[in-house]
Amino acid sequence: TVTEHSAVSAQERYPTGPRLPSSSSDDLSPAFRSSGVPILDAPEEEKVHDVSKLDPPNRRKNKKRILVTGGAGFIGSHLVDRLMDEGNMVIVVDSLFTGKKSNLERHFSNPRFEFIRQDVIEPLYVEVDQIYHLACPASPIHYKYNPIHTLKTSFMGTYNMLGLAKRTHARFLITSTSEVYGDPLIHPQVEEYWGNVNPIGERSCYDEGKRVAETLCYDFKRQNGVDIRIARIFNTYGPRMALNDGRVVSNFVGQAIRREELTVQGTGNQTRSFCYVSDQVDGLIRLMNTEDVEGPVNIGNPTEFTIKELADVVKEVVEPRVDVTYTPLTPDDPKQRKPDITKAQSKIGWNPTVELRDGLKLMALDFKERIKNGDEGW
Ligand SMILES: O=c1ccn([C@@H]2O[C@H](COP(=O)(O)OP(=O)(O)O[C@H]3OC[C@@H](O)[C@H](O)[C@H]3O)[C@@H](O)[C@H]2O)c(=O)[nH]1
Repeated sequence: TVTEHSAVSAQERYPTGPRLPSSSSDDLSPAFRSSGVPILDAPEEEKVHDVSKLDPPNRRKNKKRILVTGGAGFIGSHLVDRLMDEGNMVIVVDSLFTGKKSNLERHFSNPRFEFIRQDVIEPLYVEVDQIYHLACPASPIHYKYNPIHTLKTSFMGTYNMLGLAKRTHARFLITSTSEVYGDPLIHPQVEEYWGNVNPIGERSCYDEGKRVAETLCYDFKRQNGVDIRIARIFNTYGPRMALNDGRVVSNFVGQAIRREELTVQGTGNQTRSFCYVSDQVDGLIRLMNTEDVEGPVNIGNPTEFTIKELADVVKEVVEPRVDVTYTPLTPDDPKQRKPDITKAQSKIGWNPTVELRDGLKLMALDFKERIKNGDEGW
């Protein structure tokens, strides 16, 4: 029963809340007194309609609704495989500019999977718990093809997806890039390094686009409290890279299988560090699901190779009977690149595990099959 005493203390507790009957409990109808229904409304703060405090309908316990932008692409589709295997509901948004529906073929009949063909420069209205924002052309030949669209993708695409994260209270992870370090003046690259980027060059649409995307993430975090994660991805390779992708590993592996010359650009003394795609995806998932990670995190394999050395490894693993030819270097090509992964190791417990030779063998199997089947582009 409700006593005068409890009514007074509740009134004090909720001074701006609903008015309570000022009379004693004797004034309440007998029906109310015996019903046990509390006479207090919920306190004001609990009345606010905050979806993040509710259990959404249509959802399996402990499984998440996850949006992957760029999910039909190379890294995106491997990420989708992992998230689907874990039993989550996955929505992929992809414009198919560089992604391929065939990368997701195995999931199309699964009721937990949904594909939306849409460019992220258009707003999107879905309800999700996590957003992996990968959508953006990543190969230099693709991002330079329509640089204005690349910039729109990085700015407007990230803006739209951060707006979605803000509305739905979803955690948001963006795949940024080692290219934010530009042609780096410190080596290996640590996350604290601000980079050496040409703001008006041919690569700037990607480098500066990703830099402003990182800025947007931090402004949504500071201004709106959006829970963000930034992965700075270093060169990644593996099965499902497009055969016409134009990046060095896919070019060399495709050329070796077709017995064409391997096209080394410049002197071949520039360096890169190559991360196998399953390691990369593992790093992204760990970063997304670790609490309280402050600032960007490098995800890449720190074993560094010159491009000439890479050509030698591809010859050894895929096809020794090919030659190397030298072609001109593209403008602003970074001279050296290697991630410092101390932060990934200590904050998210991540370490790459796949050696270049092993990864190349797996990639060559996939490329051989696709070349045999004539599956070279879309
Ligand atoms: O056929 C080729 C292609 C490329 N290269 C050289 O190989 C190096 C790597 O070039 P890639 O095109 O593979 O990739 P880049 O390292 O220049 O850029 C990449 O950086 C990291 C990611 O964010 C992106 O995937 C991409 O922008 C460059 O020095 C390039 O000149 C060749 O020698 N031959």
